[in-house]
Amino acid sequence: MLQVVDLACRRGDRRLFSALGFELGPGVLLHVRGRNGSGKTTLLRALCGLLLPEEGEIRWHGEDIRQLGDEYHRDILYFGHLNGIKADLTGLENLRIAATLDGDRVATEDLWRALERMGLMGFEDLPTRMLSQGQKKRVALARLVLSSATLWILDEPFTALDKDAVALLQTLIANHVDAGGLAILTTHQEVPLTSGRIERLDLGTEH
Ligand SMILES: Nc1ncnc2c1ncn2[C@@H]1O[C@H](COP(=O)(O)OP(=O)(O)OP(=O)(O)O)[C@@H](O)[C@H]1O
Repeated sequence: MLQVVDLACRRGDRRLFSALGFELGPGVLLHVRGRNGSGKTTLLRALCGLLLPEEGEIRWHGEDIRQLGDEYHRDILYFGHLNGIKADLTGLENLRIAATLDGDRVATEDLWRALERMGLMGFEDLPTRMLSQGQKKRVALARLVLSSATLWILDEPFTALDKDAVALLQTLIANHVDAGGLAILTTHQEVPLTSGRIERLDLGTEH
């Protein structure tokens, strides 16, 4: 269970949101919406513990995430704007490192299976700098196939993906949520989210 209590975040001299509160239980997908600059990425980074809120608290199973530290980080998977993949490494190497950093012990055949699921067979041995934008994103998203994290926090996961990859990602998210996982995502596209219970949070801008 994730609880956000009276949260306020500031970037530079602008307060992006305040008095933000919500709870998210198992099997729920939260779609965070708002125009460019409204603070969606800021909120997601705060939820990951990467950014200190100005006010308020984020609790995971009743405890402040700042107290939980690594215990919380083991339970979450964060997918940020920049994909987090290393250009000089192959898809396979990137995935191995990402899985290890996520604390998932995975066999090589599972890495292959994940890359295959993401439609990357034949490209797994190329340095990722030689892949297209969409293929890079597919490499990064292969983490989701392997992840054992309960809470997925996904910032614009659908951008740069073609129709097939969008459908695959929709399935991965729906399976995760339907199996009792939690997911929070932002997206500007009108991507139908197919999971059981979907909640929406709209961010505006404060001055
Ligand atoms: N490091 C920073 N220092 C100062 N201001 C920042 C910093 N990072 C972001 N901001 C500002 O905070 C505001 C919110 O940014 P954020 O990335 O959270 O928006 P967003 O809703 O995710 O936008 P988008 O839809 O364009 O991705 C923006 O006005 C941005 O300029």
